Amino acid sequence: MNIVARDLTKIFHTIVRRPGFIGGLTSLVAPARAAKTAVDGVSFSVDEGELLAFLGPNGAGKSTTIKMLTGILVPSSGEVEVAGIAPHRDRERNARNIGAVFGQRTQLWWDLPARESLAILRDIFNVNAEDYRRRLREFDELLELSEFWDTRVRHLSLGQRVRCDLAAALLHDPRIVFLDEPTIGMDVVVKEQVREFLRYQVDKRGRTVVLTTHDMTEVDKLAERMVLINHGRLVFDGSLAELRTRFGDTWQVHVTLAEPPATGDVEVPGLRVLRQDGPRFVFGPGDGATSPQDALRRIIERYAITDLAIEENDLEDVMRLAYLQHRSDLDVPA
Ligand SMILES: Nc1ncnc2c1ncn2[C@@H]1O[C@H](COP(=O)(O)OP(=O)(O)OP(=O)(O)O)[C@@H](O)[C@H]1O
Repeated sequence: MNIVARDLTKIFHTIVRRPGFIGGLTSLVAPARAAKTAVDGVSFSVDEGELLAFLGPNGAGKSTTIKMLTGILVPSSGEVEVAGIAPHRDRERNARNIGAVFGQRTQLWWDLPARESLAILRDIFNVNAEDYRRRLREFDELLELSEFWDTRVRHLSLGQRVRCDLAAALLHDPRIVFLDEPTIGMDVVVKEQVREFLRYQVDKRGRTVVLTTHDMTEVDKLAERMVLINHGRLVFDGSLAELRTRFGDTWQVHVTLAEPPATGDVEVPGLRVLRQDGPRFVFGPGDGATSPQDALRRIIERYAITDLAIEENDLEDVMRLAYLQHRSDLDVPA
């Protein structure tokens, strides 16, 4: 097992500032403290050579978990092991085993050409000249870096910069790679190039990759397995097919209502409203409807419709269902 998290928990303690001038003064004298449990008893493991998608809605605790796995944050409780090392206890040894890319930040030197940053990292990680040349050639072939690697990092576009960051993260040949939203803000062509690069690193180089993303196409194309968290807790751990079976029946019904209620509140027994855009509604199976035909019958019993389409659930809808179900299990208000 390459990565193991057992009951991993992170609680942040923050000082809450009271509103207004008087509140501000009171906070100075008697600060009010709040505890936020960002990650709450999460357990999962990742095998060698596996690409795991680590998913969850905004604020679910993904980055906090990745930061514990990379040794940036110390867990409040629980255990974490990455290639046999507790990352926060042995940061230096851990750094040799892992590479990390945080899509929103860079580990390159802002004022240097990207290639000079890579040369500095080569020296830091003691990569020999032959390995350096060979790896740089491989990264260039897959990511077309030589087109822009003599440009200062501050002048690179986002897609160019992240591609250089990927090369920087893999320069010392780490067995494990953490990628926190690496393709955020990229155009479709560059996204595809980065995905192919990741596939290659897993299939041909045998690296273990943990990837967080909000892009479901990416998950569909790349991930063999996914771990879903919500409100810091584990919702699901398994394959895409298992996720669909467990959370998303394979259909949804799109209808346009002839006379949508002015309040916008539409309810059909046995169905769940997945999306709404003006008079257009997308229903998925709730507690009761057994098929799209059954769903349609239930809808037209209550509402007149002008348009209708039946569709298979896409991954995004399945995820939404998983989060909704988990939220109601936790009894968290919508
Ligand atoms: N340093 C911190 N101090 C206090 N609270 C924090 C801190 N870092 C994160 N949090 C809180 O912990 C929760 C989880 O945050 P985290 O960044 O891990 O979520 P995420 O799943 O990565 O979200 P996103 O998809 O938006 O990046 C959030 O409620 C966040 O506000």
